[in-house]
Amino acid sequence: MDVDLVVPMKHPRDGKSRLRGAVDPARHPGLVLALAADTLAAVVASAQVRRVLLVAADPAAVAELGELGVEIVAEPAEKTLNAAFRHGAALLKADDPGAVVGALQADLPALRAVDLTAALAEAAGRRAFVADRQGTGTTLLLAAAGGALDPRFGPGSARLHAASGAVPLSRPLPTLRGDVDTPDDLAHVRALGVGKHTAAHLGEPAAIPR
Ligand SMILES: Nc1nc2c(ncn2[C@@H]2O[C@H](COP(=O)(O)OP(=O)(O)OP(=O)(O)O)[C@@H](O)[C@H]2O)c(=O)[nH]1
Ligand SMILES: C=C(OP(=O)(O)O)C(=O)O
Repeated sequence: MDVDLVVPMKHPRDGKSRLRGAVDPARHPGLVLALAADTLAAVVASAQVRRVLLVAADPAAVAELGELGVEIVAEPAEKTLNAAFRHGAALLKADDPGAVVGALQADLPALRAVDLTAALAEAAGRRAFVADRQGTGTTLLLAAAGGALDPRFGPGSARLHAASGAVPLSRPLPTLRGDVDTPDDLAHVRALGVGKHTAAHLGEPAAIPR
């Protein structure tokens, strides 16, 4: 099953405020971009991912991510996370009404294509989601083929996605559950092994060969 993914991003200067202090403040936007670059590199390396649409608060500020093979569009007038996801999903479905659309967070620097592939296999065409490692947030929401995404991201989104009928995926998927909101999360993904962009930013060897 091929999937078209929507990935949202604030301006890197504004995003990941809970992570502030993990690196020197002047290097915070670079870290946010590096986390996204490693996420997107894994996504475009996944054979089942057909298109990746980055919905950005400021497309110019994330333009360098286009080099990874993703499309970048501006967020809509309603500047919220779920509006960004809905906007991206609508653009993708306008091109292919039968598409399987997914919503993915941009802060998964340890992501490996094998976990994304395993999630798609377990979802098997159903509307489904992957909770973060704490079990409260959501890292990936998949629509059913041709179905609505109906994103309910934000605090407690795992519970909200389950309540809206999405199937919680139960495979381990460690690299897909490792979102980075806090310095503790950053330590966790460093132990899992991050991609080359985050590794370079942190001054350590990359664990993922791409
Ligand atoms: N385009 C767009 N992206 C958003 C918006 N809100 C959040 N995002 C992105 O969605 C992803 C998940 O959001 P969070 O994990 O809460 O990240 P965040 O809001 O940057 O982090 P905090 O400031 O620590 O809450 C991040 O990649 C954000 O940049 C929004 O209003 N518009
Ligand atoms: C917006 C969310 O992300 P986070 O928990 O990373 O803030 C979410 O999980 O729905």
